[in-house]
Amino acid sequence: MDKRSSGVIYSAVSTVGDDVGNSFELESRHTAVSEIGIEVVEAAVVVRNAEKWYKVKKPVISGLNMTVPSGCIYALLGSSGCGKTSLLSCIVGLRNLNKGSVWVFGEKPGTNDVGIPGRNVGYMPQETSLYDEFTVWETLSYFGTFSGMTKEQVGTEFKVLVNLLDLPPLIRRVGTLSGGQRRRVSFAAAMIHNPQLLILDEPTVGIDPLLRQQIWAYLTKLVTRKNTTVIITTHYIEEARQANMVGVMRNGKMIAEESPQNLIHHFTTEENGPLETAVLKLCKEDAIEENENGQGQVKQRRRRNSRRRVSTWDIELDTKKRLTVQSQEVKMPTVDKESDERSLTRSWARIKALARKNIIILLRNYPLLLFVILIPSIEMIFMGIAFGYEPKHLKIGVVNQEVNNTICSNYIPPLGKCDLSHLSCSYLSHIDSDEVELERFESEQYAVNAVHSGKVWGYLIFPQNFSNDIYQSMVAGAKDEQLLSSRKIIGKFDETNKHISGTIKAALYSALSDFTSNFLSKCGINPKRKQSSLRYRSPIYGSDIKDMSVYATPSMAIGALFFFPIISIGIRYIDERQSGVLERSLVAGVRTWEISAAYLISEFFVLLTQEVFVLGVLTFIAEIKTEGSVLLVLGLFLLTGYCGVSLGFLLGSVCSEKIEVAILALAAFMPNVLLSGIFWPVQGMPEIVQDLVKLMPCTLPGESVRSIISRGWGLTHSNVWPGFVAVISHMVLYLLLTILLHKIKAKL
Ligand SMILES: Nc1ncnc2c1ncn2[C@@H]1O[C@H](COP(=O)(O)OP(=O)(O)OP(=O)(O)O)[C@@H](O)[C@H]1O
Repeated sequence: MDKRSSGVIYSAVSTVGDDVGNSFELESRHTAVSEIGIEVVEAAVVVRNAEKWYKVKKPVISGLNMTVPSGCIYALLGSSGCGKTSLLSCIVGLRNLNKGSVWVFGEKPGTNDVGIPGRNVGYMPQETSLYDEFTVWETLSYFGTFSGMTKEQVGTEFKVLVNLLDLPPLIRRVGTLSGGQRRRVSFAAAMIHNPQLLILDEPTVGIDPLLRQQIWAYLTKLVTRKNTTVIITTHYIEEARQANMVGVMRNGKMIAEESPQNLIHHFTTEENGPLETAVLKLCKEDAIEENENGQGQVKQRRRRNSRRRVSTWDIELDTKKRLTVQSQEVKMPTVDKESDERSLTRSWARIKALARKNIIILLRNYPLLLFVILIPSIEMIFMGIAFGYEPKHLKIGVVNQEVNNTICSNYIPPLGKCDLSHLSCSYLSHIDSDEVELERFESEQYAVNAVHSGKVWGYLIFPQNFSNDIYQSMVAGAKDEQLLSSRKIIGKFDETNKHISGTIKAALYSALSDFTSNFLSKCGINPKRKQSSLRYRSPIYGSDIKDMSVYATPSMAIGALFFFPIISIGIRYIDERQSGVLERSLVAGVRTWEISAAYLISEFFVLLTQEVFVLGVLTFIAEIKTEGSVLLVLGLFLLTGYCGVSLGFLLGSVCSEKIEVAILALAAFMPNVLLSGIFWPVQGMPEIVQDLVKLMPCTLPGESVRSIISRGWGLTHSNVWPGFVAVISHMVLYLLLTILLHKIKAKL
């Protein structure tokens, strides 16, 4: 008989007519025999008929039963991939079983304030799952906060753990620690709040033998002194001898639950032989059974089940949280309920810790900081400098059949004289050379060749008697049809770029208008007589400047402020998920909405910095004057950023890889930027498309921001408030979808 410090003692008794061999009796302070002769086991964790599968319906856990007596060390053994971690994740409430039941302290995880996930469980995942940017102290107080610990309480516990685990100095960054040191900090983080149930997934990997021994000794003390229940997985089978009970899993099934001594006793020839040999023999035996088929297999299984005293039949708890199967009753002790776990005060404390974590990570991760804060602003600077301005120095050819090109090149318009010679040169001199540059050609063929070779965008041809014809039609008032048509300047353009050809034509018309007024007034004719009957006065909103920057840059800012947070949050969220810290926090009692809320709080500072930068770029670099309320613009920018943050969450929850987030964000970026009226007015689209694009997140906010900046309209204007409503609706929709997705995932 082996007396372990846990106080749980298992001893073998003779078999009860079972050809497999043995039956065992559990004697402990958690095991008793009732008056009617039923064995009563006090169990902290009970799993019955468990089935778990992931995406494909091939179970990784199948028909599994498990009984973990309370106040003991339970070592869960099994080959890699047999489903240990999956089982543990269902016990801590990270995942749900597809079939069967789990009870922890008499409750299903996640129900009735059992504190699991939460304060009553400590979970050390297989990976170290810590934030590299945190110091050792920050790590421990981060996880301590989730359990409602004060800084002083964390400090006291730290003093205990630092000696036991030989923890590195408090101020060391986790990212600079060795693998073994990280594992020790991870271990400490799981134990800092003294949970009733401690779940350790391979805690001793990479830790030296001496420290391993210390850890086992500590666990044994913990179990004895505080009645903690410890479930530990390990691939070092021999160290499981120190456990009170060993559960052996194979292919998703529990094939034995015994004390290590009983396993050794029944599966090895030596009294104190290696546990590894016993486990190996047990697994081989199970494999042989599995290979048998038909009825025989079922019989064998039932025999084995009776040996393990685990039933595979449907079991439900009775009203007193007891479970009776054949000759065994499993009692489930209750633990202190965490009635305040869901209170707003506790939530707020967790949100603050999460938000602080986000800010620390950002501030200590310079490339991330650069990406999140500076890049959007730098890109907006480029936008402000370069985007939306009219094209300049566009080259066109001139074929002048009226005068020699050299004469036109040296032409100086005579001051104040009604000069009727070289009017083609006079017209050309009115063309703004900043907008349109002239290249002279001897013949039309040369000009055509220049267009074909891409040197010029088109050309103008002046007829031979251009000056005389102009004089005849404008001054002398000739009405001859042939004359009227012959006096025309002929223009031919490369129309593949409508913006360029449109700009050139506008410049040529403007020059013609100046030339006509100038010529007529010099020749004593009131220019108004020849002016078009359509007159434009100064604009109601905006200016006469032809640049598109006033139109495009504010809505481009909306696009940038929406898309950068998508990528930044999506990638950061996936990073947290992949590192396992997120799952760890969820086991510590954090809820999904609290993670979202913390991001919304910490991103406030990031978004505000971005917005102030962007507004500065619009005002001082793009020189766009805000006619309306600057606060309203900032408010819309902020909401747009938050909308991007929410979509980032959604993508971070949907995708499993960062590259997927980047691809999806890019896929969403193109239609949003191209169709939301930033580059092309929505009015230019078919009506049905106009209605559809208004549903996109940047369309109505883009219209709003233009209306505030360029027209000075307020929030109550029908062009402004829909932008705010749209952006808030999108944000709420994304957040709700994220929470829904997490709920669905938890059920998988
Ligand atoms: N999230 C998941 N999605 C799909 N399959 C998964 C997922 N997690 C685990 N699996 C699969 O389930 C099976 C059991 O994995 P699990 O991690 O539970 O095994 P394990 O016994 O803990 O292995 P190890 O000892 O190597 O940690 C494996 O085949 C694994 O690939």
